[in-house]
Amino acid sequence: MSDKIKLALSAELLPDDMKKIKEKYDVKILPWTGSDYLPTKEDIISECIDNEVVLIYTDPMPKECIDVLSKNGLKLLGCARATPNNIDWKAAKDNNIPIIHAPGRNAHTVAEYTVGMLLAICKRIGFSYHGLMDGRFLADEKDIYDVPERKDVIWRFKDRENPRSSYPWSIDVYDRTIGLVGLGAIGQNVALICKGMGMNVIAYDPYQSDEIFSKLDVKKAEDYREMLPECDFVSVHLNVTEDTRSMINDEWFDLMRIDAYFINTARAAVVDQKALIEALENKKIAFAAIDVMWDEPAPKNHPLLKMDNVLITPHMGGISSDVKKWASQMVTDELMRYANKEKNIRLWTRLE
Ligand SMILES: NC(=O)c1ccc[n+]([C@@H]2O[C@H](COP(=O)([O-])OP(=O)(O)OC[C@H]3O[C@@H](n4cnc5c(N)ncnc54)[C@H](O)[C@@H]3O)[C@@H](O)[C@H]2O)c1
Ligand SMILES: O=C(O)[C@H](O)[C@H](O)COP(=O)(O)O
Repeated sequence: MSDKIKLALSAELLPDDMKKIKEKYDVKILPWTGSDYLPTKEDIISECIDNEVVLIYTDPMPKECIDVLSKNGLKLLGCARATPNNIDWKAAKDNNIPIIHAPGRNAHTVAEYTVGMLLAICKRIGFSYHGLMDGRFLADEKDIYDVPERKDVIWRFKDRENPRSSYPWSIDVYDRTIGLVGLGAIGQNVALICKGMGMNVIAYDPYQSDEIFSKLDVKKAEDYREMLPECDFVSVHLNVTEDTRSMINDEWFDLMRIDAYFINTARAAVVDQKALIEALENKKIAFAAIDVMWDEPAPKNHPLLKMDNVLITPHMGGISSDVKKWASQMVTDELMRYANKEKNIRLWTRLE
């Protein structure tokens, strides 16, 4: 009889990782792996029973299954996602089944995307592209949001064809200040990239250690009220909790500068929808770039989809072809630690 640990698997792993795992585990690939089939509770129980470890991706792991599997050999659950919301965490806790996961598996992916959005709006990339497709070489006035009250700070492009008219043109991020709301896995990666571009980075995250702030050379804002007026850009990287739900409200937009750009690649739930719409309609802030909406997909008549000073994408920030690779490496590391009976296994702690 094999002394390998029995593992039932529906997460897709890299061949090299699989090879490593097979040295320690007797692997059973679940029949629905890589397909769109949503397994029933009966499927899950009958296929996973008698396995010590079950590692899934997005398929469900409800209480009924955990209750039965934990009485039939299950000792560890795993999920190749950052936030395994598909596992009934309470049932796992009640049955003393720890959960391994892939924390921050796409943190740098979302960070790259955030900075991509920042650069897209600063350099007017989308607006200029659409202008060009509409037959204009230089963007028309209506394509670009103007801040009449801040002619002093908004650089304007001289149109050689018509020297008396001028257009607000792109701005540089170099030497400008970004305020990060939340300095967790994604916020830290955004800070790193922004520092590399010569930006000043401030962050508001009362729960983050001083060590992380100093390691990244990020200025710590004790109070968001002090940080917001200083920022050219404000980028949100909060996780959703009871405290952060609708946290970015009227007060925040009132404190931001009228030439400030607001970016949200976190979750729409952390922003008060009405407050953001009003802030953009009433030009309390200059621009918004958002990857996440309150209802997804957003209804076609949503006011934000009709505004010139908004760049919206359909929750794309965390999806890149490389993400599965990072997740595979992370969960493989955890499985090897488990097999080697190491103590430093990173377990999922549900924060929401
Ligand atoms: N757009 C996408 O496709 C995409 C992809 C992945 C993650 N996300 C979202 O990005 C967000 C950030 O993810 P993460 O992995 O960096 O999370 P994280 O948990 O690592 O970081 C969140 C940070 O917010 C801080 N925070 C919590 N409450 C706060 C408060 N009241 N005030 C200030 N700071 C507070 C925490 O201390 C933590 O450092 C999450 O909402 C996540 O769902 C979006
Ligand atoms: O917005 C998000 O959080 C993204 O959809 C993200 O990619 C989900 O991450 P997961 O928990 O699936 O790793």
